[in-house]
Amino acid sequence: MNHTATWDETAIWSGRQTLALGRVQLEAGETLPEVEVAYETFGRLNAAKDNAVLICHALTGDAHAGGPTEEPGWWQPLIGPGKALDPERWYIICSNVLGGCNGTTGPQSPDPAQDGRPYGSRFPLITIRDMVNVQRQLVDALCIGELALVLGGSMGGLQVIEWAVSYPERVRACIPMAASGQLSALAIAYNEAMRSAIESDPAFAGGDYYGTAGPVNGLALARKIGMITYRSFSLFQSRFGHETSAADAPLGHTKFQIETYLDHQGAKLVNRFDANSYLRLIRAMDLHDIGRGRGGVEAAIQRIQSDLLWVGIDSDRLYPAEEQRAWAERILAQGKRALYREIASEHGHDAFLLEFDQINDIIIDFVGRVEGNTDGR
Ligand SMILES: CC(=O)SCCNC(=O)CCNC(=O)[C@H](O)C(C)(C)COP(=O)(O)OP(=O)(O)OC[C@H]1O[C@@H](n2cnc3c(N)ncnc32)[C@H](O)[C@@H]1OP(=O)(O)O
Ligand SMILES: N[C@@H](CCO)C(=O)O
Repeated sequence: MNHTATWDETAIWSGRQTLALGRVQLEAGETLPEVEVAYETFGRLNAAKDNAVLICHALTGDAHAGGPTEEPGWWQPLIGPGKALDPERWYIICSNVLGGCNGTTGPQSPDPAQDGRPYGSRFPLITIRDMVNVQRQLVDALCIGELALVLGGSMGGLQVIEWAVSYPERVRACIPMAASGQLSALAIAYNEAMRSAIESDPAFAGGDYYGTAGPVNGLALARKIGMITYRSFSLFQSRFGHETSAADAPLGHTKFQIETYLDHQGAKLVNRFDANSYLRLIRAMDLHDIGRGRGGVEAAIQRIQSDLLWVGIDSDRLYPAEEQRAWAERILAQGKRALYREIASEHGHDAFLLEFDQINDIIIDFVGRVEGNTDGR
């Protein structure tokens, strides 16, 4: 899909920027000596510096949420005049996460301690808190004190709630979507299956595969597993049902449409993502727990100062709607300003990347409530 600009994006889009942060201390104890963060911005920071919005991306996303490029950004339809993320009003920032493979320091990056060879297996364990710490340093460098809004889905949503707890005085409003405050056993289980798929590929070579094709089969299999969790029963059923690629093929050569679809999705990811990054990011998700080191989840929730809107998806099998509602209620029960909204969709978990009309309306409504100083309940 190509993207045709319908407004003058170029004038207010930063393009890909990179900021050198230097040494970054990680939650698990190690340090990364030379961290760089890749980011893109839309709009202008106003004189009061109170119009900054931070978008946090999901597992295989990147800093390109939108922009006047041939390849559309992953939240392109939400960004534009009159849209929820209107660059004429907001200064919108999106950065690639720590550990990623799209510009920010990750396992593919040169390791200064190894003559600039890629980190590979030596890239340290990172957490969602580390990702948020790097974003906070970027926000500092952009001279922003308080963020008007922090939002994102899935792994992006984990970052959003971590922001609200780690830096409560710096978040005015936040919207975690299809996320959690502590990763569920089911989500860890799928991550474990994906991890096994990558690590059991002989081409993984313990993570030191750069210079070779790498664990393409393992990464493709991991994506297939992931895709099954990102979509719903009814979507798969209505799109693929029991259809095969060739109706007259002998039974022993049957290939179902859902099988070729998963093959395609696996192959597509291998072309744009690094297996080591995939492993580091899913481990960071597993370890996500806003209560760690803070006296538990309830004590962590007590730290939140922002208005919060938790968004669930009715067909999400990975972060089920009942879990999403429960997180909103748990935060509300601590006396916080928390709302819950649900996206109605056949798309499953990935609806936060697809149901743009609903997401647009949900954001606009929430921002209006926050600005109207309603109590948000
Ligand atoms: C390429 C990039 O850089 S993407 C931008 C960065 N990535 C992100 O931000 C990650 C978030 N994005 C995503 O996860 C995805 O892009 C989503 C969820 C938004 C959309 O997923 P998609 O894969 O585009 O949608 P969908 O499930 O409809 O699959 C369509 C693809 O399956 C193919 N397909 C559909 N049915 C079949 C089938 N039976 N057999 C084989 N292939 C099939 C289509 O031809 C299409 O292929 P294409 O993507 O090469 O054009
Ligand atoms: N499908 C999205 C969401 C996964 O949680 C991605 O690949 O990033």
